[in-house]
Amino acid sequence: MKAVHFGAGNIGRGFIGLLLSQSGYDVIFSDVNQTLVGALRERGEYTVTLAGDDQEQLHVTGVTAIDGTDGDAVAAAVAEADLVTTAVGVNILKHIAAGIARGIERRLAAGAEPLHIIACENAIGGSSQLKEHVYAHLGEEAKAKAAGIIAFPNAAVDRIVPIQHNDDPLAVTVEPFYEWVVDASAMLEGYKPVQGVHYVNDLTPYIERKLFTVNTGHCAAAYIGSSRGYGTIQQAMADDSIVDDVKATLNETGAVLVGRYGFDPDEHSRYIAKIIGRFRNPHLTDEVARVGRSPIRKLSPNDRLVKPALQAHDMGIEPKHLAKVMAAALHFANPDDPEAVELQQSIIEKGVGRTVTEYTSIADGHPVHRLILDYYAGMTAPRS
Ligand SMILES: NC(=O)c1ccc[n+]([C@@H]2O[C@H](COP(=O)([O-])OP(=O)(O)OC[C@H]3O[C@@H](n4cnc5c(N)ncnc54)[C@H](O)[C@@H]3O)[C@@H](O)[C@H]2O)c1
Ligand SMILES: O=P(O)(O)OC[C@@H](O)[C@@H](O)[C@H](O)[C@H](O)CO
Repeated sequence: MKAVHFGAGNIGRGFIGLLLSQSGYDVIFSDVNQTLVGALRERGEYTVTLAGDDQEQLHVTGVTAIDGTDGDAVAAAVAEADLVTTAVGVNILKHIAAGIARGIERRLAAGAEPLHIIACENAIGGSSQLKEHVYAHLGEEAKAKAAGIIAFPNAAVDRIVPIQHNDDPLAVTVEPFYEWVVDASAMLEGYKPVQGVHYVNDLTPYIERKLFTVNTGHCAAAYIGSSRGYGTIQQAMADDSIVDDVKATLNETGAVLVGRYGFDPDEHSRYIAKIIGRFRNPHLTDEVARVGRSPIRKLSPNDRLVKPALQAHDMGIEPKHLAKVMAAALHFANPDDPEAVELQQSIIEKGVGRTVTEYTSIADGHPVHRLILDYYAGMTAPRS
């Protein structure tokens, strides 16, 4: 069995490629990073280290790579794949869509074997977004033929994998915990399960619980940590006042999640406690620059801050701590992060009020808009 996985980065090698390989797939990574592509082709294997007390090592074999900028190679790989997955970043999905569409056209011409295409990104409806991008490259006839044969099940993926600073470009250290949940209702009949994947008929509670707990809490630690001058999540989480902020933020999203999906409150509290323990993992060094990356994406209406804040407001809960995290995100100034640069420029040119409205879609005068501005005014810019 062959799997094509787009993105040989941290989650690609440290999580998705690992599980696919353990499930018996030969994994072909597609990436635009020529160092990674060259090393994967040359060596055909790499090592994943689990960041626990015993530093267990897992050897991933039977892997190779293609150059993601080589459209023919990408189309040929997709045409022959038994499974396609991605972990490139949700904003990159549009850039891989043309190659996937060409691969689908080749499959359809050759007799149309069924195919699942699963985006493993931190977003609600990642695979659905990818499908839209792919379909934009297909004609009406191909789209009609693809219906019922090419499926795009949505997924939620959870494993903390920091930016790697190893001499070996393929070595990757990951936290031991993982969770990969896939929407079974969108899988084609007779699908072969991937080992370690949890298939569920309603993904929404799973993706929202993950995004609005793991990722909301993570960016709370990153943005508030950054505003206090901390460089890593581990440093930020050693500051009790930041832990209090993270917990209070997760109590707001927790009230929303328990209210909307009927999660058991005690079980949800244990879920939060476990996540806070994961953020503190002493065997990892996770930079606030990574966890806070792309603040425009993180402040967008369907993401980890705005969506639960507005849901909380609608339920009569004042989302004070979510607003505080958003205010800290507006102070997140990283010259190496194009979205942070754009956000800071917008604040300078248009003011913070208009910037909030433009990027979050929260109207001027809305109580949550006012809360964000109040916190922003009371916060100092991060120490350099
Ligand atoms: N790192 C984590 O802890 C983690 C956990 C869960 C989910 N995620 C999600 O997984 C995705 C990837 O995150 P990451 O941390 O692995 O990032 P990363 O930057 O380490 O990996 C992304 C990879 O995609 C490659 N890429 C970029 N453009 C490409 C293209 N056009 N074609 C093929 N490859 C391309 C990059 O070269 C890079 O190797 C993101 O959506 C992220 O939110 C990350
Ligand atoms: O990948 P992002 O930028 O959406 O979010 C940064 C981190 O919160 C994220 O990568 C987590 O480490 C991960 O989602 C844990 O499962």
